[in-house]
Amino acid sequence: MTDVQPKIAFRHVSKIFGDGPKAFTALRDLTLDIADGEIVTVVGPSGCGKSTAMNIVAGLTSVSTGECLVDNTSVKGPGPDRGVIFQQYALFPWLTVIKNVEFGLRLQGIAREERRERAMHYLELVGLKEFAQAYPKTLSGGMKQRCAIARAYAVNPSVLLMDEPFGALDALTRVKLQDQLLDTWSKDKRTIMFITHDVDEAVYIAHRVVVLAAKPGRLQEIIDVDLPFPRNEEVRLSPEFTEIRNKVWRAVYDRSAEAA
Ligand SMILES: Nc1ncnc2c1ncn2[C@@H]1O[C@H](COP(=O)(O)OP(=O)(O)OP(=O)(O)O)[C@@H](O)[C@H]1O
Repeated sequence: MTDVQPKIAFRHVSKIFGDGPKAFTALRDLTLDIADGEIVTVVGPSGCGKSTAMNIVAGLTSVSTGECLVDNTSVKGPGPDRGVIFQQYALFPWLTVIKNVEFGLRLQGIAREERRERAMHYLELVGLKEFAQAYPKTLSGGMKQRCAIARAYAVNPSVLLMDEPFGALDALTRVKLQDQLLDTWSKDKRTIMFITHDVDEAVYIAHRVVVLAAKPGRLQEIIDVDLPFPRNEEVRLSPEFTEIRNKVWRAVYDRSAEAA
């Protein structure tokens, strides 16, 4: 097998906030490769450095030592090749759904007609075409987050960074959005790094689950999710799913008990 260049590479990445006696190691010596088109979920106890790791890929936080590479290029700041989706929908309330999706395209100087076309394409992909002219306040939480996903996709990043994107939603909506995300991904395969506190969610959507440990934040274990795609209810209820979920659960919670 040939060595394929990873899409995202953490090379001995450490992050220390502050200095002197107040210095705090949020992440210690993280080495991890994420392949092109792969979905990797990141779980771990509160404060283990999940958001720090993601912000480093996004270019929002610098590394203290080591290096983070995207497409073999050292990350120096944010860029259009990486789209970020946070828990808060961050839609502009004064713009319609389609104008929200078009926003990044407008910043890129893309002409009106192409903007419309691309925005509609991604709204269709997330099942929101009928709501193109609606304002965010008229949408449910799940629809808002689908709109945020369409907006992130529209500017065509090759990497999607998602920090607890479904964290504020009820359990049923979450499950639906997980299916929706996988459906969108299957039609248009981007590399996804997805942070969650929900172990079931972490297993259901991922090729691999990265478990971080806290104090200091570091890699604890990487668990392969050897379940077939497309994922569906049958997969979710299978004994294989339960087995992997239990494995992730143990990796996360044995450690948090130790750290507490
Ligand atoms: N700008 C900062 N200055 C100082 N400390 C910080 C800063 N950002 C994060 N930290 C600390 O670094 C540690 C890791 O934070 P991070 O947000 O990455 O953890 P997390 O795993 O995403 O946590 P959670 O699950 O609670 O969101 C935490 O203890 C946090 O308080």
